[in-house]
Amino acid sequence: MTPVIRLNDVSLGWRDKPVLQHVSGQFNPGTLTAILGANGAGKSTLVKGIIHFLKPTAGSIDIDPAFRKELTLLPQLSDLDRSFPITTYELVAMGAWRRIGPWRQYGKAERARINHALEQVGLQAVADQLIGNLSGGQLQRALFARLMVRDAKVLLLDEPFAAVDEDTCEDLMRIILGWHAEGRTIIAVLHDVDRVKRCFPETLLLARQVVAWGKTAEILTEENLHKARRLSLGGF
Ligand SMILES: Nc1ncnc2c1ncn2[C@@H]1O[C@H](COP(=O)(O)OP(=O)(O)OP(=O)(O)O)[C@@H](O)[C@H]1O
Repeated sequence: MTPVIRLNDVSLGWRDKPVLQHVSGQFNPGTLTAILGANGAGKSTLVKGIIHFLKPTAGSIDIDPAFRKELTLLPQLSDLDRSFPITTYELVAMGAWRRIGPWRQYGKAERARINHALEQVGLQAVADQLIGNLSGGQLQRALFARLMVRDAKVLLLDEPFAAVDEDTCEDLMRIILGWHAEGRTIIAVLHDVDRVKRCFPETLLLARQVVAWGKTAEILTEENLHKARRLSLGGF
């Protein structure tokens, strides 16, 4: 099977600070993978390497050309400028830009798609509110709705459950599982070992290097988790 993303002995870092060393492995089409590790393990750094925001200091990251335009990132909520003066509807509508461009009118089909996505995440009532007025959970729902409108085949979710209430976590997890059932390839950065065990068939356990990568049931052993914590000198 041709992988969607292949990591070939990749090292990544920030300026002269090495973060990840010798990461090799692949994400296959249709897989749902959690990237798990302690604070500072290099999870977000790896995501930034995959989206080509960061260039590897060694090794290479190959994206299957068939999926290159399909790679979409859900950024960390903390990376977003919430003072940006747009409404929930406008934020969600940005998901259609790749199809229609930022300046063209949204046709009937796109408007229906945007409204359907707002409905799916339960945000119709706040569609006209500025995003600065949304709670953390509502904003994350809006970003998920934007991903629905975007309709990409490969999704990179950086901490989708951070700063989000438990009800929202459950709703968002259902959406992720729905995307997985549709055959999309999903990679999510997570901290919660129990959620990974319950919901993610594959796991990449990181601690500035690969501790283990494979079927969650096989690799999330106490021994591997202990090793990941010891190498990172921290908890999840
Ligand atoms: N933009 C940046 N500039 C400089 N250093 C950075 C930057 N982003 C991350 N780092 C550093 O890279 C290291 C790994 O950070 P990274 O965010 O990848 O870890 P993480 O596993 O995602 O951690 P967390 O769970 O805390 O988000 C940390 O030491 C961090 O300080």
